[in-house]
Amino acid sequence: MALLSKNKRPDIITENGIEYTSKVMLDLQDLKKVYPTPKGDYVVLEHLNLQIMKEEFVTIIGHSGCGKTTMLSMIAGLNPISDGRISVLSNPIKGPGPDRGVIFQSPSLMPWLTTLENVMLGVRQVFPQAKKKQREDICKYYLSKVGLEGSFYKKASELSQGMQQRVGIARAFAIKPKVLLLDEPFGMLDSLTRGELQDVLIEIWNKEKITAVMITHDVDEAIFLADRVVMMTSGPRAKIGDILDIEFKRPRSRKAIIEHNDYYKYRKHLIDFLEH
Ligand SMILES: Nc1ncnc2c1ncn2[C@@H]1O[C@H](COP(=O)(O)OP(=O)(O)OP(=O)(O)O)[C@@H](O)[C@H]1O
Repeated sequence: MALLSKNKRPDIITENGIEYTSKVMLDLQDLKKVYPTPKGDYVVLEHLNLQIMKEEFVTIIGHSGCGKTTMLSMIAGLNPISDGRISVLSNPIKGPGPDRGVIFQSPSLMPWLTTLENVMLGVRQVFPQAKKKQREDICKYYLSKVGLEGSFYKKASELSQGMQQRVGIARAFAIKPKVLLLDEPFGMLDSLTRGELQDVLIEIWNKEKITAVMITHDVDEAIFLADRVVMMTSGPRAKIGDILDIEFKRPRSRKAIIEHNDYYKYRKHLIDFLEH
C-alpha cells in the first residue's frame, strides 16, 4: 500500500445554496449543450456538473460520441454554452483566453515556420510587452523540456508526428496557462512515443503546478496520469456518470503501478462502467 496516497479533497462550504471553495480551479455548473440539426435539436450534454481542483490532473473517459470534445471545447471557450455556466477561479468564461491552453490530437502547426516560430506565435500574443529575447527564452525553455533542444530551427514540415506533438505540448505550456485542456493528445502516436510524452507531460505539469483536464480512450493512460478519472454517461443528454479517485503516490512508476493490486481494481471499475 506504500504506493497509495490520499488525494486532497475540496473544502466545500455551502452559503445560501452557493458552493464555495478556494481550491476550485474549474467549475462546470448544470452545463447543457444543444446542437441544432436538420432533424431538430440534439441535446448532447445536460445537467453536467463537475468541479476540478487547482493543480489536479483529471482524465475523462466515455464512449465515442458522448460529448467529451464538446465539453472540452466549451471549457476552452471555442464552443458556445447552451445553458449553465463554466467558471475559472470563480470567473465565468466568455470565450477563449490565455488562462486555458489546449492540446489537440493533431497540433496543426504552421508547416512553413520553424519549431521556435510556431511556439513564438502564441507567446507573442500573450506576452506582447516582453522583449523578443525574453519571448525566445520562454519558447526555447519549453522546447528543451519536451526534448527538442536540437530542433529549434527545423521547419515544422520536417518533423515526425511525435516531434510535432512535442511542439504542441511546448506551445501550450509556453503561454503559462492556469488550465491545460488535452483532447486525446497521444491518440495518433505509437505506444513508445506515447509513454515518453506522457512522462514529459507529467514532469512539466508537476513543475508548473497547473490544472490538467485530458480526454483519453485509453484506460491505462487514464489511470497512470490522473488524480481522478471522470466517467461520462453515453449520450444524448450525457453527464458525469461516476468519478474514480486514483490514489497512487507521485512520482509514479509505470512498472510499480502495474504490479500494484489496486491497479486492477481501478481498471475493472472503469471497464465495468464502459461496458454497462
Ligand atoms: N457541430 C456539431 N453539430 C451537430 N452535432 C455535433 C456537432 N459536433 C458534435 N456533434 C455531435 O455531438 C455528439 C458528441 O460529439 P463529440 O465530438 O463531443 O463526442 P466525443 O465524446 O468527443 O467523441 P469521440 O470520442 O468519438 O471523439 C456526437 O453525436 C456528434 O456527432
